Amino acid sequence: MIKRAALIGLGTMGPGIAARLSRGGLDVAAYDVSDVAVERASGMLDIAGAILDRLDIKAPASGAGTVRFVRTLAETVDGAELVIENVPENIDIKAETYRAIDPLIGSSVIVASDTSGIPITKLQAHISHPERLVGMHWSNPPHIIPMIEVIGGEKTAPETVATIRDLIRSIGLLPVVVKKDVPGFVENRVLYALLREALDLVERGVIEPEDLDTCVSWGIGYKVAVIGPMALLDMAGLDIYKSVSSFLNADLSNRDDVAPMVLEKTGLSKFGIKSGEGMFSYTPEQIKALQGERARKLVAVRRILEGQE
Ligand SMILES: NC(=O)C1=CN([C@@H]2O[C@H](COP(=O)(O)OP(=O)(O)OC[C@H]3O[C@@H](n4cnc5c(N)ncnc54)[C@H](O)[C@@H]3O)[C@@H](O)[C@H]2O)C=CC1
Ligand SMILES: Cc1ncc(C(=O)O)c(C(=O)O)c1O
Repeated sequence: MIKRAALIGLGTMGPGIAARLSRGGLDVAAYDVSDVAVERASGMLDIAGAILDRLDIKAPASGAGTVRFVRTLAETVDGAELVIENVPENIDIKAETYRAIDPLIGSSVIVASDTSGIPITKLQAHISHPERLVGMHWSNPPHIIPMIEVIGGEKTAPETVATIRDLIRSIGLLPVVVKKDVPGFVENRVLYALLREALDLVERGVIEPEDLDTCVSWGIGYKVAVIGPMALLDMAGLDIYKSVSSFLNADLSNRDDVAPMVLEKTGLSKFGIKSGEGMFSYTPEQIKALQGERARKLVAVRRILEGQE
């Protein structure tokens, strides 16, 4: 079983991934090109650790599991059996990272990408042992959401997929193996179908952004956490779905470009919480309060869904 992991990229996802892996007993060497990101990540570890405590996720009795921040790629991958690439969602940056680690790692080391949806087959063109490259797609916030997608590309060895699936399971998380390397895999195909329609409804003035969130969170979201889409079809009745989808599907958004509202906001550097403004505006105090409140609620819901409370 894998015991030593290297984590490259400590932005939004990195600190939570490091915290969760180390709580699972892995020794993690963590690296980022940005000193600011390393500083922030080191502060986030304690916060993530406190949330893992509230989730009652215990470290192994042996006391194994550490996070060590290191300053070079060579130190990061030294002795690692698994390298998790968690750099920005840009194929050139990811390819450059694979080229940089290639001479530093042995042929038995697994390289897992946390890409949100770049096909693994495309990434495999940039590494010399493609059979050892696999998608390991965490969901944000990664120390709280237990599901991780595992995706093999055309050249990924079945044993590589099995090793990552077993590792995820062994540390108490929920692997879902995606059988075809489609863009966006499964989670983001479903999420982006929802987001495309949601943005379209707001852009067309059908609903205010706040009301859209109330509708989805308290209508669909709350329900789907308990009853997945396939089970929901059976609950509603396939006859109902047949009738509604026969007229509704043709009216749903099918735009194949980025929504104008998103282009406009990103053009003004309005990225959301990370810049203080996006769909909504946030003061630093509100961001802190929101993050705490969301973590508390996600922990409470997860404990209920797991039957712990
Ligand atoms: N943000 C999200 O909700 C999710 C993101 N992902 C995926 O995870 C990956 C990382 O995403 P985020 O954490 O959101 O990105 P981010 O942009 O917040 O962080 C990326 C980090 O990588 C660092 N970096 C850039 N080039 C580097 C290099 N050559 N070597 C080492 N570090 C480097 C940056 O300094 C930055 O700290 C992406 O592929 C993304 O699509 C997956 C699940 C959810
Ligand atoms: C907007 C958005 N995009 C991608 C992802 C991802 O899973 O890669 C997420 C997420 O919540 O994890 C997301 O919210």
